[in-house]
Amino acid sequence: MSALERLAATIEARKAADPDSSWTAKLLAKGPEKCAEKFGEEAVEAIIEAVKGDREKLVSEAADVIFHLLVMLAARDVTLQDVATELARREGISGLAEKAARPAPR
Ligand SMILES: N=c1c2ncn([C@@H]3O[C@H](COP(=O)(O)OP(=O)(O)OP(=O)(O)O)[C@@H](O)[C@H]3O)c2ncn1[C@@H]1O[C@H](COP(=O)(O)O)[C@@H](O)[C@H]1O
Repeated sequence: MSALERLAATIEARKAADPDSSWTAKLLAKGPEKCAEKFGEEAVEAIIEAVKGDREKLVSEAADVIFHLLVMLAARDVTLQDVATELARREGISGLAEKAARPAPR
């Protein structure tokens, strides 16, 4: 099992945990909207570090983003496997070709 899969399993298990015992359980107890808001905050923090160019801080903020992304997904019962399946479906499809094949905007 990868670190990402272990983290996703821990987050899933926190759905049943006491909010006083865990940050993840506390965030999940606040509902999907709050989880989404927190993800947005963490994404902005990562953007700031990416613009500044501090590699170490960017790695740390990126870890926060991935953790909070998984919490946001769990809050809506979307699994890491669901996302992996979608990524696998896209494998080999060029982003440029996919974009060109989209219907023209009306
Ligand atoms: N990867 C993480 C992880 N990354 C970040 N965080 C927490 O996310 C919280 C938010 O970070 P911030 O720096 O934004 O905190 P803050 O600004 O004080 O938050 P607010 O002001 O918004 O309240 C902090 O409490 C961090 O410790 C994490 N908490 C947990 N995990 C993983 O989840 C597992 C389960 O954790 P618990 O649910 O706490 O048992 C852990 O063993 C880790 O593997």
